[in-house]
Amino acid sequence: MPAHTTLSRLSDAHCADSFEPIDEQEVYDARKEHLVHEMLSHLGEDPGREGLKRTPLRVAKALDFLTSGYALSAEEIIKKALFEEDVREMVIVRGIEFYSLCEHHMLPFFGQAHVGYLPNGKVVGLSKVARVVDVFARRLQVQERLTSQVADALMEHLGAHGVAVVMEASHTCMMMRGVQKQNSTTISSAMRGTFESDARTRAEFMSFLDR
Ligand SMILES: Nc1nc2c(ncn2[C@@H]2O[C@H](COP(=O)(O)OP(=O)(O)OP(=O)(O)O)[C@@H](O)[C@H]2O)c(=O)[nH]1
Ligand SMILES: [Zn+2]
Repeated sequence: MPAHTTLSRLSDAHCADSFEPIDEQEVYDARKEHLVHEMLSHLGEDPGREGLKRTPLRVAKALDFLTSGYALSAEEIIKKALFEEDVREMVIVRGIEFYSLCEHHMLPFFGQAHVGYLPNGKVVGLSKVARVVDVFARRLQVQERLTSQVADALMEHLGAHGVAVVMEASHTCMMMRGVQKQNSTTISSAMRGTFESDARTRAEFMSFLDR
């Protein structure tokens, strides 16, 4: 997260429009705010009108949150909550909601992730599975890469026999613009280890998702 910055940094932004933050104390990330201010102008808006005055600041904060996954490490998250347990059966965390941004339009796509793994002497704290989904969702993404990254991170750091990830999402870039299809959803999957090599394991995982 960028620290609060001083007004002097505003001069670095090389922007033709004048950007006057309402309150120096409120400057959060001068460069980002400046860019949003300029974009508002280019959209034909008046960035100085009451409702938009704090919008550059709000957008800068929102974008930082929505891309906060870049600064997080799945390994760190998983390592903190790995427990030795002699469990051999499949563990599934399903219906993990996620929000991401498509890298083509920077518009949201959102839906649910279903994650399964086959423990190999260790189990992970369940909340960490959902946190790992967020680590990769809070970035600019395509759904297929997001799905693979979650599977690869869990496979690598859990030391599991196998990992399965299925994600189902609605893409607002297909809904609000472009082809404008409101009801299509996209399903992507990534199978690793036993889930990839053994059809019965894969089928068992899928059967739990149907319930
Ligand atoms: N495979 C994949 N495609 C995505 C994802 N998010 C958005 N897209 C697609 O990326 C494609 C970009 O295609 P382009 O032709 O370059 O962009 P565009 O002109 O805006 O395309 P339209 O959306 O068809 O108007 C579109 O088909 C989007 O639907 C994703 O997560 N995975
Ligand atoms: Zn898109």
